[in-house]
Amino acid sequence: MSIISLDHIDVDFPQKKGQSVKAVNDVTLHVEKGDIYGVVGFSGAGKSTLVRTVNLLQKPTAGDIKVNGVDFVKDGKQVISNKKLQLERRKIGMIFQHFNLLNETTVLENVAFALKHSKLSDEELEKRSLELLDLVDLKDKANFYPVELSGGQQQRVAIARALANKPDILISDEATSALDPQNTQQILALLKKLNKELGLTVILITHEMEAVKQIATKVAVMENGQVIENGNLRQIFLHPKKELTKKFVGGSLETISTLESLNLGKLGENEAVYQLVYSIANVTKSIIIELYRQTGAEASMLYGNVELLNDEPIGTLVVSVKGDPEKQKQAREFLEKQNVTLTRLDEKGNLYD
Ligand SMILES: Nc1ncnc2c1ncn2[C@@H]1O[C@H](COP(=O)(O)OP(=O)(O)OP(=O)(O)O)[C@@H](O)[C@H]1O
Repeated sequence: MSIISLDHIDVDFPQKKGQSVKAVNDVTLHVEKGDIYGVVGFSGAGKSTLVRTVNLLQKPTAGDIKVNGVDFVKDGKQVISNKKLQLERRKIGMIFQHFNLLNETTVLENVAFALKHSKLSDEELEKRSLELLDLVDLKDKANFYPVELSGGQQQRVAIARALANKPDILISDEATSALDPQNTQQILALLKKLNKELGLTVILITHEMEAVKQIATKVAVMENGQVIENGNLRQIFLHPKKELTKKFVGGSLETISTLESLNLGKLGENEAVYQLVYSIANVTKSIIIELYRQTGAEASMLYGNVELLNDEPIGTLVVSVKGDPEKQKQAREFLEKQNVTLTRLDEKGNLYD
């Protein structure tokens, strides 16, 4: 059973003169317990609006929402009482780009604040808050003020606070977007650790595909309020269908900048450029050498890269294949039979049409 079920969600924002903006348009997304679900897309795609419906910080205009086995919304109508919703929300932690800490209080008090509704004694409250700070490796900073900490440390305090009520779900809304690469790494590693050790289900909203590649198990790509493609990260990475997905996940953004700088000029009919994306474990022979052996077509490498996709090495290779039209045809047939995702590109690295 899914821990989060969003079915046919619409979110309309009314505008002036009776018009409205459809920020989320008929989105269905199911998150399983233990997933780290990346939600990616450019700014304005509707990621935050969609994910804020999970705890009803944003009410949908239409659709069904069920979280942790409890119906929140049916046919666009809230079916959970506000009182019960308040309790259910405690099982859904949230962290944000700008940490949202209370700057006048210490790190310890920031964490304890999330437990103010509990009946813990002052002593127990301090003990529990210190345990939470220990979990994010910041016990020694308990009496510091947020401004005395680095951005990454402040985000860890925010994570400790978000975990105070032992949530099953953690929503991370661009939590690493304001951080430098090193702090980003630390936060991603921490989220992965919490997912593994506590069984925490994580929703990771981001426009940075790198973050998703590192820790997500599943990914949804959003554009214009819709999820245009979603599924297992590996599947989406190796076999992207939509153009935007190819741009986001297939290493194509780097390919494009490399090809642009190479300035190849218009390709003739005796030349074609291909991008090959593959799991290193599945491809043992050199594709370029085999291509030449079997078809006589010569390929030269324009770009090559190996990156880790949730710890699995994935290769991206861009080659230019030279040969007359008959050889080109044979080369294409050969490449299509390999265990690779083949995408034909134009001289600028965009999809060939
Ligand atoms: N409260 C609101 N009132 C009116 N329009 C809104 C409101 N909130 C969001 N929108 C619009 O809905 C669309 C989706 O916004 P949303 O913030 O969900 O996108 P996003 O993918 O999370 O992008 P970003 O990363 O920039 O936040 C945008 O066109 C935005 O302008």
